[in-house]
Amino acid sequence: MTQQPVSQTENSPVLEIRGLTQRFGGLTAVSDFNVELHPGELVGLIGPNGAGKTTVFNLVSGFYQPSEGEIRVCGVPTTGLKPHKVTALGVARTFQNIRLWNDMSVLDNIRVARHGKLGYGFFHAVARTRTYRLREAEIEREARELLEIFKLDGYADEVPKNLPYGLQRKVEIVRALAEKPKLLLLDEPAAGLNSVDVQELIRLVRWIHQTFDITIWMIEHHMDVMMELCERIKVIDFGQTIAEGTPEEIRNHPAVITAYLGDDTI
Ligand SMILES: Nc1ncnc2c1ncn2[C@@H]1O[C@H](COP(=O)(O)OP(=O)(O)OP(=O)(O)O)[C@@H](O)[C@H]1O
Repeated sequence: MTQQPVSQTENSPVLEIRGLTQRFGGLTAVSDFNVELHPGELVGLIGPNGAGKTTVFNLVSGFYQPSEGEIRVCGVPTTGLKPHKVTALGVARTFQNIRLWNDMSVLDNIRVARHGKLGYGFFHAVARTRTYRLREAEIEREARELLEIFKLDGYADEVPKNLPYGLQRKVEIVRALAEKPKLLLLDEPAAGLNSVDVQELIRLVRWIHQTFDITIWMIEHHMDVMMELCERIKVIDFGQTIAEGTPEEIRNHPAVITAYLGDDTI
């Protein structure tokens, strides 16, 4: 049967996950996970180490194919889609361990991300047609504009590895935004940051959320970051959802307190 196009209304979910389960051999890393994210939401996903959080992000972004369940991005089922196809549907992400091209300049990292969105055919690239030159100029202009907006234009020609860690994180977030996502997945963006940079990150994520028309889903161990930023938080432990609610509800939830007992990250 052919897939029918899905009509999207303004408040249709950007992401729907139903019954998502992921097994690695005998280990069930994610079990019957469900969530709906709507346009403009800023939602958190927390849980102790090894709870299955990054596995959920890997499933949503197409790095893994689920053992069971369904994921829809803007109404489109993503089962069987490769990561670049999921990106094309509007999902961009950052990684726990920053993933930037360290042999390329900051500007080129952003340009590569824009290429994915504003590409041109193989023929145009090889023949260096007028279309190619116009697109290249547009990509460069947009990349420089983004760097300027994020006050990174002074680092355009640097390679990321020469930047302070906090700025590398920022470049990675800007790289993800260059893909013009509808849904931005941030996987532990505060990991490895000092307390000053963590405060800067909170301001940055809040500003992005207010300024860009996107939904943000964030994993983070720094509870102050989650408490300050998220409208609601989902908590998993051993792959199972154990709680969901506002930051205040989560902070006082008995199952969450029990899950984190002995874990000094909350
Ligand atoms: N590709 C894989 N193959 C086998 N096991 C995996 C794989 N990816 C994750 N796991 C296992 O699945 C479980 C969940 O891992 P995951 O990385 O999703 O947890 P997490 O909640 O993101 O943890 P952390 O907060 O430490 O990053 C862990 O037991 C992990 O070892």
